[in-house]
Amino acid sequence: MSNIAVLAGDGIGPEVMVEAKKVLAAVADKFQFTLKTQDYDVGGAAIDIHGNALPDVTMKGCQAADAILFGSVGGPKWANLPPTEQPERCALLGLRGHFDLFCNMRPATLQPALSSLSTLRSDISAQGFDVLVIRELTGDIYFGEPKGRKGEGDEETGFDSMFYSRREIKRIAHLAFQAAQKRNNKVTSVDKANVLATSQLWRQVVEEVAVEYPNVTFEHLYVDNAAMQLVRDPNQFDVMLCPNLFGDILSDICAMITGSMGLLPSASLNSDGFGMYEPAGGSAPDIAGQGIANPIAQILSAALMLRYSLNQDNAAKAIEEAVGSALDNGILTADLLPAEQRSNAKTTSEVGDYICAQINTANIEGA
Ligand SMILES: NC(=O)c1ccc[n+]([C@@H]2O[C@H](COP(=O)([O-])OP(=O)(O)OC[C@H]3O[C@@H](n4cnc5c(N)ncnc54)[C@H](O)[C@@H]3O)[C@@H](O)[C@H]2O)c1
Ligand SMILES: CC(C)[C@H](C(=O)O)[C@@H](O)C(=O)O
Ligand SMILES: [Mg+2]
Repeated sequence: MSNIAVLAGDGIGPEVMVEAKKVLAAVADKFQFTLKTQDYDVGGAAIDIHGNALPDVTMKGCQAADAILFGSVGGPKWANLPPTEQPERCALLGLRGHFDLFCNMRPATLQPALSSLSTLRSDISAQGFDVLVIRELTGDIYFGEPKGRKGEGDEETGFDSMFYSRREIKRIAHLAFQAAQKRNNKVTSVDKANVLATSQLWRQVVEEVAVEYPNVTFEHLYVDNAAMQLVRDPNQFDVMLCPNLFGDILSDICAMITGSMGLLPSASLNSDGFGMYEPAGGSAPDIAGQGIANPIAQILSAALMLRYSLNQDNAAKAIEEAVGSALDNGILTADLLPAEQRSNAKTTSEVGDYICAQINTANIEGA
């Protein structure tokens, strides 16, 4: 039996998590395995109850679990707290740092047949899009010290430190090349080596690692060019290897190329294979509480959890196929529809129900 710590968090987090749990129950039933999920408070919701975005009981629950399924944290109510107490820094970065979840994978796929979902022009999106962003997640300017503020008046300064060690770059670069070998054999490494010392080291180390993978096509791009190329010709990419900050930004672009922030899942893994799984998007305060959020990123994150942490690849595939069928058949939340068609949008729970029904009725190998 597998134990999952479920941390739904804030805003749309709890709404989309209900659907992911329904889908997990559907595949567990279909494929005859047992999953025990246990809910824990996290983020702003935990601040309101426990006075802390990452309470001890939540951390202990995560430590005892086989994997963490995470929703999203943060929102205007907690945005003015001291930085170290904010939900994003304390809970999300706290968990990533504590478990050393250095490898963040964000697979963004747009089937040519679904090109109308993309926010790119149809002649560009119709070529399809299939990119795996491999984002280093525990280094860079996110975790570098010192960071803070000092001084007063016009002389007050805010400062962050950007660091990368050779060890950190090497381990993520190897994973990117290995991932490319299982895909389309191309790695694009993203940096800002024309300005940043960290990026100069990044470029040098990635080049050294690339030599060990002679069959993988390899290139460097500066991050500004990478952002431009993604919207100019997204189909040219396979694996995009990114430092923490650039990967954060480029993965949001990838999400929109596939249609919505609400579609992009992620897996964050450490070197022991322990993982936390979460949508790439956030708590979406602008739509929270209305039952209209897209649950697919959360559901696909649960599928990644089944694949990478629970060794249930068939169940993961069944979820991915059911999601594909929802998109194919126009079972779409409002974020995937043009303004004039939003009155036909499905609700969060209608999309979740459709995906569960597809799983229940599918004739699936291994089930
Ligand atoms: N993993 C996380 O917990 C995480 C990730 C990103 C942002 N955040 C936090 O979330 C809060 C809001 O941040 P933001 O507004 O910059 O980014 P966001 O990703 O929450 O929202 C950006 C836009 O995308 C839309 N969107 C996102 N997810 C969606 C979904 N599932 N369905 C439909 N639309 C969706 C939102 O409605 C909004 O218009 C902030 O506090 C931020 O720090 C948390
Ligand atoms: C909320 C924030 C700290 C987080 C990040 O920047 O990593 C988010 O944007 C993400 O993409 O997971
Ligand atoms: Mg982000």
